[in-house]
Amino acid sequence: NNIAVARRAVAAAAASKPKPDLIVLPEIWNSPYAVTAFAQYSERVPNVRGGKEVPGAEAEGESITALREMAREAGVYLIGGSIPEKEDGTGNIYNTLTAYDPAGNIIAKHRKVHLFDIDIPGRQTFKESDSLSAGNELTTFDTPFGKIGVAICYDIRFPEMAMIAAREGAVAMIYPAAFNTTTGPMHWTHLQKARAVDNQIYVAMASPARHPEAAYQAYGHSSIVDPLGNVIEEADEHEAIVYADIDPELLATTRRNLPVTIQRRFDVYADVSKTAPQ
Ligand SMILES: NC(=O)CCC(=O)C(=O)O
Repeated sequence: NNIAVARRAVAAAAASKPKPDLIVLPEIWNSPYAVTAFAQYSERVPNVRGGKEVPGAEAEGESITALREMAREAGVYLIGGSIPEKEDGTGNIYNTLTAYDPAGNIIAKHRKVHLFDIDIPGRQTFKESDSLSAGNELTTFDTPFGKIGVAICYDIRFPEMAMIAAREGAVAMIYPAAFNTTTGPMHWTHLQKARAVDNQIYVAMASPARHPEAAYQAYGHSSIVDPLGNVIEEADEHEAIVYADIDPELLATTRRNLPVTIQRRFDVYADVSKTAPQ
């Protein structure tokens, strides 16, 4: 099943040399990406405040327990992609990402803020809001190799999220994602390059592989872009693991050579990253 596939992939990535510090899984990896499936595959996800788990009354879902074990067994930070989350009390379903430290503690939880509601006639129609609710918070977490910003798929189209994370000191913005065969070729790489160059950070997107029989044809193409906008590595539509280093020297050189971060003219335009999240 999907948990076994994810477990194997995390173990394989952790076994590579040099051993990675951080591993990322894709969007909605435990369920078909379909509005009619999210409720059935939804699980309880513990809440996180200030980087610490808040104990809940009910047991967590099996994917969450499995992700903890994957992080602990591999001894890595893990961004556990996203799964449909069922909220205690309200019964609302969210598209929710969790991140783990190498001891298996959840250190961040992000509910997709911008739901994927689009209609390109004859090409791609999807309406996450038919069964999902939107999150209301921006999410970063700290690691020994830098602050990491996270968001989910369609969130990448909203530049404010990456901008705010970068202004808070994030070295990378990481998006578990599942674009499709219409919008993927159109925008997948452009969006990563835009977020990377605007903010002088690394940007990564991790996608499920394409399944020929799935109703939603995922684009695949997991990739990582550096702060200059170069694609460091990109998969094709098949199952794959892509690797990259976060190079603090490249971050520093990029910001020194192109000092846009200290040339901003907030006297001419407002600093939108300082606008309080709604
Ligand atoms: N799962 C998603 O949010 C898909 C987003 C997408 O395909 C896009 O073009 O944006």
